[in-house]
Amino acid sequence: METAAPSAVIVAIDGPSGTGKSSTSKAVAAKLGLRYLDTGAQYRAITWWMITNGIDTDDPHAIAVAAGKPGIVSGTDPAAPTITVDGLDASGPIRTQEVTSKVSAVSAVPEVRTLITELQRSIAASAEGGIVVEGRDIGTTVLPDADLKIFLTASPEARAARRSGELRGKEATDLAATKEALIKRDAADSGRKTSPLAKAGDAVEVDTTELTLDQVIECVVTLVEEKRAART
Ligand SMILES: Nc1ncnc2c1ncn2[C@@H]1O[C@H](COP(=O)(O)OP(=O)(O)O)[C@@H](O)[C@H]1O
Ligand SMILES: Nc1ccn([C@H]2C[C@H](O)[C@@H](COP(=O)(O)OP(=O)(O)O)O2)c(=O)n1
Repeated sequence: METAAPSAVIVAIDGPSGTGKSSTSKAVAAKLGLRYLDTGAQYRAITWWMITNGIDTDDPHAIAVAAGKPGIVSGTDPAAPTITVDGLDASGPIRTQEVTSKVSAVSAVPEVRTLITELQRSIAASAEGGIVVEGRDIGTTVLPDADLKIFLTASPEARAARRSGELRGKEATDLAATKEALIKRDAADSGRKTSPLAKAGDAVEVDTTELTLDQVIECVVTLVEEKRAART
């Protein structure tokens, strides 16, 4: 595995759904001039490809056999992140409830994780000025040598309220159903055998339940700046 330039800072942000990983990571990367990678979007993209290509997402063997077929490309500009599959813009379709309900099963397949993990490491290695990478297993598995690891948490109620606020108007949803779906997905992501959602031993845990998004961003920016200062 190649390594990024010595001055580059690599930040890993993990945590369950709705804790603020994407919003925080994008803003921190933009403020500090870093690249940004949404690894959940990559797992969503491969899930979308499986669905549109008629692969049974309840069949781990069929998923494993097909895993290498889609070409997934992530654009890492925090101001305009992109994701394409075989050259097609997948940013809209990967956010449907169908993909959301199937992504945990697809991302639990070891062959899928091996391929996507390699892709993530090569993107991080080529981000010369550094990168913020967010997901579920970044601090534990993908980038265990990251300069800074953050694990975001929030109460299930706060997370469901945030998600349901996002979905309103797009797809019919209610708070209780959103909370139930979110808890089910967290349990699947935490309970799988291969690189489950988990806090790395050396990660800083930030409970965002009572914090505004700006407060969380400020907290992470300060932690990155402290790391950078300690290295100079
Ligand atoms: N601290 C916060 N307080 C209130 N809303 C938040 C906070 N952090 C994130 N949000 C909102 O919650 C929703 C989910 O955030 P997101 O960053 O997508 O979480 P994740 O990537 O962890 O699933 C977004 O609409 C976002 O604006
Ligand atoms: N590093 C990662 C990132 C996401 N995943 C899987 C598990 C998650 O439920 C899905 C979707 O991730 P995503 O970050 O888009 O999820 P939410 O923003 O929380 O809805 O992908 C993973 O297994 N490993």
